[in-house]
Amino acid sequence: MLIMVILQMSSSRKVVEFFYDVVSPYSWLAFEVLCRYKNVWNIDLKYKPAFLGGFFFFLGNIEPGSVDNKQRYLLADLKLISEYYGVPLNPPPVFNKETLLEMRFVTAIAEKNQEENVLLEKVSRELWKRAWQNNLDNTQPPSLIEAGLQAGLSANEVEELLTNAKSQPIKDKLKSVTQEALEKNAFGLPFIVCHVNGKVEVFFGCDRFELIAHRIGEKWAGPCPIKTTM
Ligand SMILES: N[C@@H](CCC(=O)N[C@@H](CS)C(=O)NCC(=O)O)C(=O)O
Repeated sequence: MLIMVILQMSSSRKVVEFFYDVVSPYSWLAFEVLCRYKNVWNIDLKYKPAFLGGFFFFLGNIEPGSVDNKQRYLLADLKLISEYYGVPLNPPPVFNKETLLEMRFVTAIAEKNQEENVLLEKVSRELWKRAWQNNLDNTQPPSLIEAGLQAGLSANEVEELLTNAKSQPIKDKLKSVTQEALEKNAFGLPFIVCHVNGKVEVFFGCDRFELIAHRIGEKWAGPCPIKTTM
């Protein structure tokens, strides 16, 4: 009987794909909300590390931080949402950072642990914390090593992941996930793709959860449905 119930629950699970780049603070806010909801909603959450710089390159889009008015708006908006979502942010003075190696590193972790998200979550969160709370560098290998160790990886594991991050299959994987998002009409991150009854619905931003909940037939109980420690 219990097995039947579990089987029914898993078969009715909605797949939710979360495309993100750790350069994006809005992705971090969405990530923390999804981490809180992944066991509250009946969803199968799939992490999709992508490269935001690739979006700007392919679409000819201007980076948000390079328009003064937008930068001022984003700073005020991020302060408000981070308070509301309970994710403390301390934005760095300069927004635009190169995250290609960083996102290849994250992709290498995602590829190595395809069934197990815990490590991917820990390292992603650590990279966001470094950049968006502590204003630390994430562009150089020593910074990635520090982040990996802090997230609980051993020195050997971090070295191996860093080597993998520079390999062609990982470069290709990051490119293909970025391409996949672009093909689904993404223009920025976070980008959330919900598979509902054979249909695909896409959402841009960390501020779309009320609509997402409505679409997947789940209840939105605000950004903090359960007490969590980050
Ligand atoms: N309103 C969205 C804003 C998200 C956002 O501005 N994301 C940035 C990256 S941090 C982006 O991809 N911007 C592209 C664009 O605005 O075209 C939210 O609340 O999450």
